[in-house]
Amino acid sequence: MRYLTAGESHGPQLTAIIEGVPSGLPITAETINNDLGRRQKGYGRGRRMQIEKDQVQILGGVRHGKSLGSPISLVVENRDWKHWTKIMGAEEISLEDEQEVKRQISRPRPGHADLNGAIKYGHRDMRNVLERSSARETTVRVAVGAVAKSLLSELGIKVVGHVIEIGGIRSENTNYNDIDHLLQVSEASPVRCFDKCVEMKMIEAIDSAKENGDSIGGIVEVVVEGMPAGVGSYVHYDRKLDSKIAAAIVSINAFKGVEFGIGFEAGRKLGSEVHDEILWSKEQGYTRKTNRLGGFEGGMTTGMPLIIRGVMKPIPTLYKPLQSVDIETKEPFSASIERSDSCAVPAASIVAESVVAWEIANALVEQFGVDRMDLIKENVEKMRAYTREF
Ligand SMILES: Cc1cc2nc3c(=O)[nH]c(=O)nc-3n(C[C@H](O)[C@H](O)[C@H](O)COP(=O)(O)O)c2cc1C
Ligand SMILES: C=C(O[C@@H]1CC(C(=O)O)=C[C@@H](OP(=O)(O)O)[C@H]1O)C(=O)O
Repeated sequence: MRYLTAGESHGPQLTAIIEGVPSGLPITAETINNDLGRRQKGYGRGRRMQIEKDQVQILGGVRHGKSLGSPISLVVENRDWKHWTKIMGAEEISLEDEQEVKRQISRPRPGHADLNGAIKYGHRDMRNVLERSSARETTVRVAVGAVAKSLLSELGIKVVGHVIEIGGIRSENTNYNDIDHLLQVSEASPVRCFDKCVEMKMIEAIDSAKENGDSIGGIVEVVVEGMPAGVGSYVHYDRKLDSKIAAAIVSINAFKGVEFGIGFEAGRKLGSEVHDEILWSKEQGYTRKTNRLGGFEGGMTTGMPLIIRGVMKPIPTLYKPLQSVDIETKEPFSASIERSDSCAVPAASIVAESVVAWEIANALVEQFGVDRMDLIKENVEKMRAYTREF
């Protein structure tokens, strides 16, 4: 499967076209809208989230609630668009408006795509960069992820994204054994954190950053339950599933690193403290005593839950801006200020959930791949039975 997205942050809409989704997969606007709503929640967001109420339109590839096997077209309209038609050049402007509307963004924000994007594409007005580098695009990536999650749900696979750290405040309490409980608790939390003990401290850290005109980042975790063993491959570098997931996480705006299981901690421990001992029982087949490697060995799933973490740097737009340069005059200036979130880590945990869902759904379709959902289901079940006996 593959997909493309298009659309600017303050343009009329965002679009995704997904190709290669097997036929017979239940897809409803309701399921997709549920995830779009989850992405919009989360403490620390700016005013834009009060304007938008993201709703998908399914414009192709689905009939009577099921995929046809043809490309699926998804659209989410930007409600804010109506305030931006002049600035985006879609409406005639009066002479009085001209100065304001044509005001160029010329003082790049450190940490955003402004300066490098402007150099690369030759834009003097950095709005031409920010419109597409904005994480507004993650809206339709979540819509695509919701389609992937529908596919995974048909195969009994669950994916949950939640927050484990904000501004250095770390949750030490999670629940890998009951993913439904993990979902339920983090869903009810304003910062999407399972650990009630640190939730308030995280909120205070966000408030304090915001009051100081600053921003704050954190760490999200995605847990996947129900993956059969042996998905992905060790035979070639570009078929390793952990590497595809790593790329997907770092593709999320502001994400700077990934770890699996105990992650970087593995570099500080002995082999005997890291590797997961192998067990077998008639009921469960092969399992592991521990899951420190987060469900991957050799670029393939082990059958244990997948545990994936991503680190999000603080938001680049600061209301107390850092030093920058005006690209027209070359003089030092404070960076430009755009309307902004102070913390988007809770929202980003839903984006992480979505991109992971996409990568594993894609790997399953590739491996058990036929064009029909019913046959994929049969193949995955056969693989599970075979693995138990192996
Ligand atoms: C959900 C989400 C919301 C974001 N909101 C903002 C924002 O309001 N202001 C901002 O400057 N950056 C925001 N970012 C981060 C920028 O989009 C990101 O830093 C920028 O595209 C540059 O890319 P890079 O940080 O990956 O290098 C957000 C990111 C995510 C995932
Ligand atoms: C619109 C979204 O996030 C935006 C991501 C973003 C950025 O620079 O990445 C900047 C802000 O845009 P605006 O200036 O229009 O408020 C965020 O609101 C969204 O997540 O749907």
